[in-house]
Amino acid sequence: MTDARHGLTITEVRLTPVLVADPPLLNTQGVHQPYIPRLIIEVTTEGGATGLGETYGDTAYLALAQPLAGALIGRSVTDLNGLPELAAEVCGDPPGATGAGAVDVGGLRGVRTAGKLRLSVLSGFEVACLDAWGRTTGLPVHALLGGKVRDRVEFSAYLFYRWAEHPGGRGEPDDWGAALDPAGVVAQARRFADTHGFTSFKLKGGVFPPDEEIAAVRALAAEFPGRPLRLDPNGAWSVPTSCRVADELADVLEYLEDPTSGTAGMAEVAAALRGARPGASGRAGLPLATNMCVTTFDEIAEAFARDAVQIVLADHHYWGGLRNTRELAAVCRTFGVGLSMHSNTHLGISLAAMTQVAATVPHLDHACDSHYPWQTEDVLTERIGFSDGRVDVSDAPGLGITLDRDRLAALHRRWLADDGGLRDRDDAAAMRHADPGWVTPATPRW
Ligand SMILES: O=C([O-])C(=O)C[C@H](O)[C@@H](O)C(=O)[O-]
Ligand SMILES: [Mg+2]
Repeated sequence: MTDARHGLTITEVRLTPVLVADPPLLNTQGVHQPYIPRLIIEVTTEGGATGLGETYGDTAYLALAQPLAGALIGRSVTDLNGLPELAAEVCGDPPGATGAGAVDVGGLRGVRTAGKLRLSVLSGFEVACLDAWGRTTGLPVHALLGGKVRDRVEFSAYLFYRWAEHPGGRGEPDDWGAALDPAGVVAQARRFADTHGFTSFKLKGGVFPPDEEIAAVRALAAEFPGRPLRLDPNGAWSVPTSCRVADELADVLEYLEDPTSGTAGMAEVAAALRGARPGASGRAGLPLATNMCVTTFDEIAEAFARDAVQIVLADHHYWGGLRNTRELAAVCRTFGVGLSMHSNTHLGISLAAMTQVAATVPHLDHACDSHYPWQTEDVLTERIGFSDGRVDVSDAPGLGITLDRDRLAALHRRWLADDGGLRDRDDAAAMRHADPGWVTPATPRW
């Protein structure tokens, strides 16, 4: 559908892959690369508005984004319900998609299927279209989604075990120092709390044997009594280990995130946790959250029927956009499942999009995750700030952000200069710079 009457017809789509500095953050698969690929999408309309979107920038995503960009010319930015069909038509099957049960090596985001890759790409276009539509009409994106129900969105501090620097001095230096034990984790949390006002804390686990991570969470609980805490080992533990950690930390955790891999294992852990608390209803035990076993609409039925997860971490990138995130929220609400938000390395465009959609979801009962405080580089003229751990919901047209073309060009030049070694995020390959024999650990790791 074109929309010439309102100047909403798309006349140009620009794709700019970039490499963004990322600190040496550890997870169960390895360590973050010194630079991580992202794709910046600009959609320009006949009326002269340019909307911004952002998504994964790895080569498999770029391969899908190119045909989709071409196919959007001449369509309206309002034609969002047609995007999935268009993507299916023009994108074909992406390279690198794998079947059920496969795990995405870079992002720890569950299965990597052709459909999910397409959704991850089209979400960036959807956001850019909404931004252009909002800029044209003078409305914020949240208004196009039905309106905000809150003025500020709460985020949690995303704590990582980390090294002081990347192996071999690669990447951009920072002054965080290493965090490899409970004291380091607490110091990191304290700095996040003092700088951004965060009052809830998530520790990325699956890095050290569970007892060390239990000690780190206990240290956080001692430093921040009564504050919501989460631990996420990205499916690294067996069912018995998951149950043991849950029992040891049940009094201080808000939720336990993806302790074990797969819906069946999560269901076993959830059932055991309910059983461990006599008289507890399905929701009364320590809740389990996921961004790994419920990552597509197809995965919902089994997980909810088995009561495998009590909280889903939405991510508009791989769920297919802001409107699909709201659909996911509605399904969760229907089944009494809670909602929170997952994050991967991202820039300000995605943070703005996350904030806009989060503002419209009534039952977002938990602070959202965001990697953004770790990102020292951005493509915006002004960084988005956190105060009291919250981001103000912009009421300016579209996403309420401005692209810094010089910054974008500089980060794109870095991508162009790369020999290909960093264009696909691979945390295990990054780890091999420190430990040449490293391979992605099999799960369960403990
Ligand atoms: O499980 C999660 O929360 C994530 O997948 C978030 C990130 O991918 C995180 O694990 C990372 O970047 O190392
Ligand atoms: Mg997670």
